[in-house]
Amino acid sequence: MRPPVPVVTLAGCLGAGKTTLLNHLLRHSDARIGVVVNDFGALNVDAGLVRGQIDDPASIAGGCLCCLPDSGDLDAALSRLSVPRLALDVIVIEASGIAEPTALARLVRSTAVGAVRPAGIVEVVDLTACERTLGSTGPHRFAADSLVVLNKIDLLAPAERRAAIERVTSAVRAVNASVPIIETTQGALDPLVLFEPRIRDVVTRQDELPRSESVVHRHPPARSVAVESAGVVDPSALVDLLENPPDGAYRIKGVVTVAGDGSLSRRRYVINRVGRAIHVAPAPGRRAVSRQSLSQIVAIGFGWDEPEVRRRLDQALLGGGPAAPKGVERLQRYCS
Ligand SMILES: Nc1nc2c(ncn2[C@@H]2O[C@H](COP(=O)(O)OP(=O)(O)OP(=O)(O)O)[C@@H](O)[C@H]2O)c(=O)[nH]1
Repeated sequence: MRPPVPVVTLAGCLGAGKTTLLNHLLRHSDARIGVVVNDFGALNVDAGLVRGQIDDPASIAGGCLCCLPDSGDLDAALSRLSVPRLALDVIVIEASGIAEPTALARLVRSTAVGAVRPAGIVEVVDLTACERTLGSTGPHRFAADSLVVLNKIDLLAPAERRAAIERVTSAVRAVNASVPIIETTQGALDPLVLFEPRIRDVVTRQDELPRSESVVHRHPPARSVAVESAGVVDPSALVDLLENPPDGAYRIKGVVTVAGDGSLSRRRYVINRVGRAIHVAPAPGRRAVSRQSLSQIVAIGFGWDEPEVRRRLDQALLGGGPAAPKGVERLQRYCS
């Protein structure tokens, strides 16, 4: 059975650059991306931009997503896109510019579609329209965000830009202390930040991950560190990493073989941290990994101390004897 398809929600005030960012991601990612657009018009994605797309964007019209009378339309779109035949890696919902991120987060969390799981709110902010962003809706809108993208930095002179970045950053930090904040022009966000490599790619492509940084040189410099170990992993060490990741690690992903606690035999899990959200699931069948006992973790992030990130990842893969029962329990708390 396929694990649930992650659903990333793209929010942001009208004209902030959501569509621009989405088009950028569609052009620069190899992931299989499904798109749900909640707009008053159609998503302006031409044939060239939908390269890598498996199906047409699902369009939800008739009003702002978070104001619709029920989640029926969203559920129908998510159902359609999460069918195994499409084999999507991720679904992106582009919300209308008037949707409230906190309401969107609730809506996605409460979907009745079991084949998907929430994977965070990415909020695009137009840096030239701080008054509008902070004034009309209030900074509480940032509380639900898992990533904030400060866009249109090209439109401000350096001094003005610094002041605007500081204002928005302090407003965001007041309600969401740990959310990563990234600056972009034309929504040029590194897709690695949002779209996890497929599980099997973590296995087969981990040496290639850093290379994508130089290929997509216009992106903010996302970094990745990958580690692996042949032994079984102590679940407590793993949960310590997930709950308290190294500074700058926005995303952590891995397939791990976890030690049992005596009564339980060892098991394999897919671990995933996006922003602050942690998700753990039993690993799908043999297809996902080439060597059954190998444990692998990839971290993706910005502005970090790489040796320290590597040290923390290695530490999480340190195994040992049977796990303390509490460790297994802690890990399973994050299982859906
Ligand atoms: N100069 C500049 N223009 C940008 C940037 N990002 C987006 N734009 C322009 O801003 C306008 C609005 O961008 P969209 O991507 O359509 O914004 P949106 O958030 O999808 O808009 P709504 O659907 O109305 O909410 C377009 O004309 C974009 O070309 C940027 O970083 N710099």
